[in-house]
Amino acid sequence: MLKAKSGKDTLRALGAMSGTSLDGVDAAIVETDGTVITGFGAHAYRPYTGAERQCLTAALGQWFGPQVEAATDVIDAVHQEVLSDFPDVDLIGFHGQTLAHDPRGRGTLQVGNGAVLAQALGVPVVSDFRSSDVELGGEGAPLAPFFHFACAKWIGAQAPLCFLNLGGVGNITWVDPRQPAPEAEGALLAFDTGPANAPLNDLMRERLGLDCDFDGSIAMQGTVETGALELFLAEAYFSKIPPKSLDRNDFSEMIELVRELSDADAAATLTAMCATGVAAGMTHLPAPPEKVLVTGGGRKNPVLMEMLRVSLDCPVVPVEDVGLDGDMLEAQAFAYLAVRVAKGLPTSCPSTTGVGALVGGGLLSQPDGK
Ligand SMILES: Nc1ncnc2c1ncn2[C@@H]1O[C@H](COP(=O)(O)OP(=O)(O)OP(=O)(O)O)[C@@H](O)[C@H]1O
Ligand SMILES: CC(=O)N[C@H]1[C@@H]2OC[C@@H](O2)[C@@H](O)[C@@H]1O[C@H](C)C(=O)O
Repeated sequence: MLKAKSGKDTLRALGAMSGTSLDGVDAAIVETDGTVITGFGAHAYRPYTGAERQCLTAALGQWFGPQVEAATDVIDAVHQEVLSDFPDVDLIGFHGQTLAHDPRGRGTLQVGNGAVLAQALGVPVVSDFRSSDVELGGEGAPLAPFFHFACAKWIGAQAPLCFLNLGGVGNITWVDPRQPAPEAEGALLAFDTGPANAPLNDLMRERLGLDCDFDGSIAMQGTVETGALELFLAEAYFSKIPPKSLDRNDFSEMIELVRELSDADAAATLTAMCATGVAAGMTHLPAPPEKVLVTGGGRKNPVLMEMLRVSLDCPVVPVEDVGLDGDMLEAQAFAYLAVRVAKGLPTSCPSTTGVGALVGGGLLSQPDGK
């Protein structure tokens, strides 16, 4: 059993996430015994350079070969750089970068070498969080729900609520904080809601050379094309019963639905598609949530937030409203999950990934290679 440097049961874990938006690496400290969060600590963000992002983008959708190797080198080098700045760390949770995700087919691939990182930083590292869940028949995603359960306890929630993460892909976790543990029957339901920012970012880059529709300034000037929205909603994914998950580019053909529209109308319509996917997802929840706490970069887009407020039947607020950090929640999740893996606790269950049993997914690498 991994021991904290302090000798206590609580570990100081550092989590790192490179998400589907390919914007950079988030890193954050969480103090936890693997069940209860006792504190949040320092954090950092390192954006990718243009060349690094190009290298990662070129490898998306690939399972092996020189582009995957080049992407792995970028992930390893940038993580070593970012994570070496944190002192007194007991354990690292290294998500790496998802390059391909096909849980019912070829599996799931997160690149980033945990053993190399452990050796370079002299700290035990948990990596490859998703593979064992997929091998046991699960979706391998989303994995943040067990952490969301701990967050719900940490904020003192007394009624079911949702965490909605709007990164490249959207994912929602319905949590009943009255349950004793995340794996308890009725404690969690989680799934990917649909595409979030990825198609909009791709459109902005393709047409305007921008990284994203910053503050929704383009969509704000446009009108939603309802015909395109209806075609999008007719996709079988939205009526599929969860758990279910997506790859970043599963909906990349969405851009075709807005191809003929002006920049503003296309941006408004892609933004509406994200909100509509979430609204469709709400119909699958076991009970209405008290509120939806929004995390991830999409919460900074006022057009998207307004569309969500109009479409959902409950308050929709950024996670900052309850004292959490929406830029760091995913990095914190992998810090928390790393401690669970090190302590032999589960990180997913039937209601979060559809896996048949409880799974504690992740590979623990020691700095001495043992
Ligand atoms: N001010 C803003 N206005 C509009 N959109 C924004 C703003 N800030 C961030 N975003 C969007 O949020 C995205 C980044 O979100 P986030 O960091 O949550 O993604 P991620 O962690 O890569 O994704 P995932 O959760 O899918 O792994 C950006 O690419 C952009 O599309
Ligand atoms: C396969 C994969 O990397 N999935 C990511 C992606 O990004 C958002 C959504 O799709 C979610 O399912 C997941 O990430 C979050 C952190 C999760 O596992 O909870």
